[in-house]
Amino acid sequence: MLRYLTAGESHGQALTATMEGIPAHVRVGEPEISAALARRRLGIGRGARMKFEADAVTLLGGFRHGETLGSPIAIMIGNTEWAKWETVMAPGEVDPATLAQQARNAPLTRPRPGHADLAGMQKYGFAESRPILERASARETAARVALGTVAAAFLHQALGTSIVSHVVELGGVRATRADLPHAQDLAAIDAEPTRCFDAEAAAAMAAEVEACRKEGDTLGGVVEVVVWGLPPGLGSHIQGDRRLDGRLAGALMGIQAIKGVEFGAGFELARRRGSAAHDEILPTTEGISRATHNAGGVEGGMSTGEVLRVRAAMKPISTVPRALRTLDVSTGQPAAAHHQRSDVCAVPAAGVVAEAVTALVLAELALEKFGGDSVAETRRNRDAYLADLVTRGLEVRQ
Ligand SMILES: Cc1cc2nc3c(=O)[nH]c(=O)nc-3n(C[C@H](O)[C@H](O)[C@H](O)COP(=O)(O)O)c2cc1C
Ligand SMILES: C=C(O[C@@H]1CC(C(=O)O)=C[C@@H](OP(=O)(O)O)[C@H]1O)C(=O)O
Repeated sequence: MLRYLTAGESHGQALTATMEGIPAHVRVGEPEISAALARRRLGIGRGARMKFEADAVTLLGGFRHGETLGSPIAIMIGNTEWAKWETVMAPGEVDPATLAQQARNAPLTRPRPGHADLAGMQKYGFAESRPILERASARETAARVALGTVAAAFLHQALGTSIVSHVVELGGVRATRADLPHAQDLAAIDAEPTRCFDAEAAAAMAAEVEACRKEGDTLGGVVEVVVWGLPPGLGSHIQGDRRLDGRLAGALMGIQAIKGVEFGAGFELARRRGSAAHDEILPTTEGISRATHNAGGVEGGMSTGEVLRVRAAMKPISTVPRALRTLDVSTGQPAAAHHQRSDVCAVPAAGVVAEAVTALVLAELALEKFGGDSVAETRRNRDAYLADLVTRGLEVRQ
């Protein structure tokens, strides 16, 4: 069983992430985690905070000499801006007079439409939104990216799996390039500010982000995660909560601001006839092949052994500079929603987070299928399973 938990506030001292169930001997450590966190900060549309703040990674448990021990993993991501927030976010009691001097502590009584502010204040009994937004903030996704780096390394070393993401739509501009990116394309995708694999569409997306910034507005978009090298049979048809598609959709929807998920041809499949929707099965001398790839690599809640392809739609950033209408909860009167600074769009970053949660779900399903307390044991079990498929003439040609 793989389980994980994150804790920490956006302007707190640090985020922490713990995970239990990752086998021993996964070769991964601080350099890989820091590199993944740096990727999450990149991308067009991010606000000022991404420039002056840094992620300081400390491995607190579960690693030794560059590999995992099989024991619970604990990772701390220190916030280099903590000194400025130490009083406002102090875990202990603070003298009210000292607190009153802190401009940063001005009560946030004008909740932002689209963010967690209002529902959080209603639910948790707060008169301002600071105690809500501190945890609702997608700063938390840094912790999931740290854990996802470990999960992705496990999948790669045990199963040969690689996970790639790219932006397929930004601010209404769609990528039209038909071929899917491979692991070797990831560096080029990361170097492109929109993280789009289609150069022509990328230029139009970038122009739309700049136009939006000038107009004081925000944008959303769609990211696609592509997984190569998955064996068939991860997940199961036998119970709704064991389905790969259900679990992955849940994890992707668990990312702040993600509002929709589709596999393969997705919602478009609902408009087609069955004869034009399903991927016909073709036997070849090198294994089973598919005539098309509409299912996105999942049938019956299980991986088919084809490329896994899933998309997540992100709504526009909620803190709109051209402030939206709200109420001031201290007066009950109409007001403009609070805004200090914000991202214009964070779709490229959301792709990196989507890769991470995909890795976490697939690592969990891989361990359910193959088990293993060490990478070698998981790999042996997977090799035996694939060898059996060959014996039965049921291997998949990807
Ligand atoms: C990587 C990333 C960065 C984000 N940056 C901002 C931001 O700067 N300002 C903002 O208001 N929302 C931002 N968001 C979105 C909020 O976290 C999100 O709108 C909020 O949690 C409410 O979304 P929900 O209704 O899906 O929970 C960001 C989301 C992600 C994934
Ligand atoms: C800090 C991060 O993202 C933050 C996510 C976020 C939100 O509301 O989700 C709001 C912004 O923070 P602030 O309101 O303090 O400017 C982003 O910068 C991060 O991704 O590391």
